[in-house]
Order: sequence, then C-alpha cells, then structure tokens
Amino acid sequence: MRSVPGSSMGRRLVLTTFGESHGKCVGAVLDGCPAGLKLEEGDIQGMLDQRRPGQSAISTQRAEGDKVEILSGVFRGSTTGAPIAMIIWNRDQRSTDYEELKTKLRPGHSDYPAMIKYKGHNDYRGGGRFSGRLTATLVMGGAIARKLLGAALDVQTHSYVSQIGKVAMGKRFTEKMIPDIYGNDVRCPDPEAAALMRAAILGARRDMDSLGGMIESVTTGLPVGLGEPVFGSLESDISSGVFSIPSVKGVEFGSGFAGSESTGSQNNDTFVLRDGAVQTRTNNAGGILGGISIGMPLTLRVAFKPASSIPREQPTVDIKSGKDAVLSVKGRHDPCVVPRAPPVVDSVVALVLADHALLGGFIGPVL
Ligand SMILES: Cc1cc2nc3c(=O)[nH]c(=O)nc-3n(C[C@H](O)[C@H](O)[C@H](O)COP(=O)(O)O)c2cc1C
Repeated sequence: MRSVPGSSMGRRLVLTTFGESHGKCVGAVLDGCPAGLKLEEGDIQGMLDQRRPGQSAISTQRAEGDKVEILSGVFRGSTTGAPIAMIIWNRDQRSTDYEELKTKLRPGHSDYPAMIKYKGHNDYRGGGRFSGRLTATLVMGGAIARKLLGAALDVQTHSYVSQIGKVAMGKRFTEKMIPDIYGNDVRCPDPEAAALMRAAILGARRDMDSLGGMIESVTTGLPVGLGEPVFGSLESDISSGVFSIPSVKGVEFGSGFAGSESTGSQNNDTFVLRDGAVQTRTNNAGGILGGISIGMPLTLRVAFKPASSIPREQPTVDIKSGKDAVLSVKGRHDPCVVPRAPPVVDSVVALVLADHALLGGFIGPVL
C-alpha cells in the first residue's frame, strides 16, 4: 500500500502528509475523494479535537489549538473531486527543550536512526517528522474517509481504549457503549475501568515514567468483498496503515494471538442464515477471510508501547563526547499516548477501507 518514498498511503484514495513537530505547520493532501461529499472544516475539526494535546492532566501540556484550514478541493460545501489540501499552523513550539537531544540519544525514540540515516539533516526538534504530532495529518485525511464511508455505504468505525498498562476494561464492548467512548479523558467506554486507568497514568507521571496500552477498533456495515488477493489483503493494508502510527508495536485481528492457542473447531466461525443473509455465529476472524471482508464487524486490537520520553534519568550515549551519559528527557510529553490515539486508529482504518471501497467499485467517482 505504501508508495515511495514513504509519506503517502493508498491507491485510489491517496493521503500525502507533510510537516514537522516544530516546523511551521503540519498538513495533508487527500487525492481521489469522490465529488459531491458534503464537507466543511467542522467535520475534520471534531475528530482533531479528540486527538488534540493539552486537554487534561493525563496528556502533554503542549497546548495546540489544532485549527484546520481546508485550502482546496471543496466548493459550495461539497468536495469537487480535486485534491483536498489541509493545514494546521504550529503555535506552541518550544524547541530549546530539544538541544540536549542533539548529542544525547533518547532511548526508545527515533532520534538515533534518523540522525544516522539522514546524516544529521533531519529536523530533530520534537522528533521532527517522527513526532506524535504528525498523527494530526492522519486524522485530517481519516475524518474525510470516515465521512465518505458513512455517506456512501453506512459504514461506521469506532475505536476505544481497552487497556492501559495492566489495567484492562472489565466489560465487553457493545454498540450501546459508543456514546461513552468520549465521556472521559481516557477514552475508555467503561467508566469504572477508565478511573483506574487514569489513576495508573497519573501514577506513572508522578514516578517520572510512562505507560502503554491497547486500543480496540470495530467497524460495522461493511459489505462482503472489500480487499484484494495476497498483497492487497485488507489485513495487509490495515496493518501497514496502523503500524504507521508512532508507538504501535502490535496488531491483531479477531481472536488474533489467542486464536493460535485454540483448535479449529473452537476458532472456526460457523455460518448461519439470518433473515436470508449469510452471517457467522461467532467472529473470531474479525470480519475478514482470505483478506476479504465477509460482512461481519471488522475487529482489531492495536498495542502501543509506553511513551519513550520520560523525565526519569536513564543511561545513554553522548555521541559528541563519545562517552556514556545520563539523560532525563525535558519538554512536554505524554505520560501515555494511548488516550489520544483512538481517532488516529479510526482514521487509518477508515482511510484503508475507503481506499478499498473505491478500488472495488463499491463507491464511484461522484456520490
Ligand atoms: C498521539 C501520539 C502522541 C505521542 N506523543 C509522544 C510524546 O509526547 N513523547 C514521546 O516520547 N513519544 C510520543 N509519541 C510516540 C513517538 O512519536 C514514537 O514513539 C517515536 O516516533 C518512535 O517511533 P516508534 O515508537 O513507532 O518506534 C506519541 C505517539 C502518538 C500516537
């Protein structure tokens, strides 16, 4: 799915992103969106606000307004079929926090490989191109893809936090819980679990440490037949997109890794006719067989590592002096990135599904 040299995704619906964490702006161009989709900045802003930093004690205190401007591709409130360019101006950079990181390698972050690969030409400020801030550009494109899927096919994608560190959600997710996802700042629709998760994040922050966690994504309303054989399978393309989110270290569909411990008779989803339609009794496949959607909900789980930038002192290397060193990362960082990431996962899933819907002829060039 990825096209050279790495800042674009998609075949029929192509998202290209640009910008750096402490540069002038971050932005995206979405090409291939059909004409006739009603679209205004508010449609994108709503999802960007769910990802925005500086909103509560459990996120970074970098306070960005993240106000999106649509520069092209929308006329009289509808998409025209031309590329949709979008931009957010960076306002709250504080690049002095990153001076020490020019020579002291930050454990767990991209600074070291980026410096070697680009021979020091990379913008290291705030992680530059590798920053979590760039996930705003995925959301710009994803918000449009999500709206397109809803308008054209009544396909709905929802993601929520199901685990922070070792604290997991106690309840099984149902559609009734969708309105509760954004009812708390952890983005977990189980309020009791959310309170425990919040306490765990604040505890990690007090300990000058960080936590990882898990996001689950559910998409309903998919027709049978999205996905191409072999390299264009839905699982291949969704995984590729999801692994493009910084901090993601694992993805599983349906019963996933646990399924490998069960037997065929336990894991098979047997077919049944419901109101004349073929369905499966269970959904261990996560809605995909042979890389192709089967009309059941698409379900996946995404594992996020703990944020690497922590104030706690850690041993490292100072490449200027060529000696061992100690680093305490300064600056405003997320003690846990997971609560900010559900809209990012929603975006990537929607972008891939909309791309496949266009590729398979489920959506035409004009709505
Ligand atoms: C929404 C979001 C916010 C993030 N914020 C931070 C942060 O404040 N500090 C940090 O060290 N990493 C943060 N990250 C993760 C880093 O960008 C990421 O770990 C780094 O680029 C290295 O990539 P990798 O973890 O995928 O190997 C964030 C990730 C996301 C998705």
